[in-house]
Amino acid sequence: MDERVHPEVRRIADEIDTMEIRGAATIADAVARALRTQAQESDATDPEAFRGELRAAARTLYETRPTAVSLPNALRYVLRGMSSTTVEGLRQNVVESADEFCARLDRAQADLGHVGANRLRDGDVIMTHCHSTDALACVEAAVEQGKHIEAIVKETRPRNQGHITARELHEMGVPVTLIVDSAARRYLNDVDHVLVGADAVAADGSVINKIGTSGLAVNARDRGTPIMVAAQTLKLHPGTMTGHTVDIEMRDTDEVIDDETLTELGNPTVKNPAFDVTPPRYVDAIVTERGQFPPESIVILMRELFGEGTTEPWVEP
Ligand SMILES: O=P(O)(O)OC[C@H]1O[C@H](OP(=O)(O)O)[C@H](O)[C@@H]1O
Repeated sequence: MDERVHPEVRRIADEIDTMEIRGAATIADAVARALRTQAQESDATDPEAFRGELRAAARTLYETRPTAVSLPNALRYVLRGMSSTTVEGLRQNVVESADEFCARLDRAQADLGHVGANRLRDGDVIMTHCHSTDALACVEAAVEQGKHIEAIVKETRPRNQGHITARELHEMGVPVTLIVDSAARRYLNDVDHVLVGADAVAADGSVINKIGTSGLAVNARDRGTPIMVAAQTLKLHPGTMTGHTVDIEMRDTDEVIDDETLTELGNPTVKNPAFDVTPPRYVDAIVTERGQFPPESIVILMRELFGEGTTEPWVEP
């Protein structure tokens, strides 16, 4: 562990690792705030040491979870603001960039919500997978427009993030039916939209989201149910424009089964991938704060936002 990294930054990194802090947008917000803390608490005496500290903190945060691209995108946004030649100036740069980033994130989610809400009609039933603040922003905006929305919520094994979705929809006044993941196909006939979030969107329009999304999308396409992905532009993965693929996180098997049961079963191999890739042909629309896009055209928006590509957040451009 790098001694330059502030204990509060390490705590946030640990909480992202253990998923006490989770969800792509929430992780991005947390790491921006962590860099702010690192800058505010730094006792570096020269600009190079200060920059080194911030890069070390960014690396510690980056190494927690590999799939949600909002994490490196957030780090890059905050570090990119470091333009001063003095320590005090750099501190100010980081604090301002982090605050600006968090404010933009909130605004983007609200704007995205209005775009997504326009796709929902009064009386629609949605099916959700996992828990996505971007997806729920669409429902919230639709409810605020006076539309009656109902939801069929998949529990989303192994971590049951569907429970969070069920609670938050209930708080919005949306009637919820909770189902086990394997019942999804059975209920797709009753559904007007599948609505999910994203951890990353690739340049070809593929959507990387919680494991089970791709199977749900294939089933929904088979039934003719539209699939809507709510993903603010923070989820666009710049590296995929230059041929990189998105790492799929493999998590501990104890999320799936406890040691005692595993032994009783004769110690089978257990796999626990956290995400999967839904090809663009199974997605009807990617809803962002910049409007909705057919997945195949998302690369145009990516080029506009990122230019030709980006470096890792801790590498000087
Ligand atoms: O940014 P928002 O829309 O909140 O969440 C986006 C995605 O992040 C979550 O991942 P995890 O639960 O952190 O593994 C889910 O896959 C969800 O769809």
